[in-house]
Amino acid sequence: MSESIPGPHRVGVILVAGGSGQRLGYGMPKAQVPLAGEMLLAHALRGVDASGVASHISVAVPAADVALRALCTAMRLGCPITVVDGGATRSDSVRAALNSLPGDLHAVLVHDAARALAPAQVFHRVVSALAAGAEAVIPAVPVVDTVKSVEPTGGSEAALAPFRVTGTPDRSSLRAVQTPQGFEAGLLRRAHAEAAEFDEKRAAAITDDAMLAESLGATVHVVEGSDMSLKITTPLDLLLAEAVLSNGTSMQED
Ligand SMILES: Nc1ccn([C@@H]2O[C@H](COP(=O)(O)OP(=O)(O)OP(=O)(O)O)[C@@H](O)[C@H]2O)c(=O)n1
Ligand SMILES: C[C@](O)(CO)[C@H](O)COP(=O)(O)O
Repeated sequence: MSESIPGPHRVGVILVAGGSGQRLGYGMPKAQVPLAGEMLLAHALRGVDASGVASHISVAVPAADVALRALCTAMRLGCPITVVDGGATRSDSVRAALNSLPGDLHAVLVHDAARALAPAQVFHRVVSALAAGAEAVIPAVPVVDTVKSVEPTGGSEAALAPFRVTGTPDRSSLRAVQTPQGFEAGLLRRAHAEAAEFDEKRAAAITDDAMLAESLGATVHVVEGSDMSLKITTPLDLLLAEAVLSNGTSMQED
């Protein structure tokens, strides 16, 4: 780890790249999709490496994906890397990667390969908060839209619209959550050991790792995220990421 980055000395970074990319619709795993002439995973891995926070990286790729494994092996990184087969859900992929990390880590960061342009400064903010004593830290940005809770209509009302509004939460108390999410290593291991026992319905409701820490009663602290950490989910997101890269502004704070 670089001298200039405050933080625990042994930080493992999990990069989850095991998804299929259905919403992107390229007919190939999202991590393989070309972005500025390289696979998306290459950008994500370089971003993690450039942050300088990782003492070990573990990447979860789709099972039996030869191309992504070869990419990971070929990349010159500043720390050791392990590649594992991902699972059926994001959480399963995180757990597989977590199990492959060394046992002596102080902290573990979990990062989406799909957030391939996350700037180093966000990694530093997460690691700094962990070093200052936080047990769980997530980056987030304010919500720009007004958010409503809804419920399905039904019967004759369904002809009007599929949903009706049930409430409008106070936007100032809401945040859109990103990755990398950082955890004291033991906490993340306990959280995922518990999640491994969830039934299918409960497992399907897990959308990030902080939820698991919250369910163990941990306090999850929030640091500033970045617009650059957008999750490349749809074709429009990919277009935006291409534009960001061609503009030469990636990996920096906006
Ligand atoms: N079984 C899974 C599912 C998701 N992911 C990873 O979790 C991150 C967030 O998932 P998302 O962006 O939703 O990716 P996909 O699951 O590939 O997208 P989709 O739902 O459109 O198929 C991605 O980096 C993805 O590769 C994973 O490692 N293993
Ligand atoms: C972890 C995450 O990126 C935080 O915003 C997000 O919850 C992943 O969700 P997805 O549905 O698996 O893309």
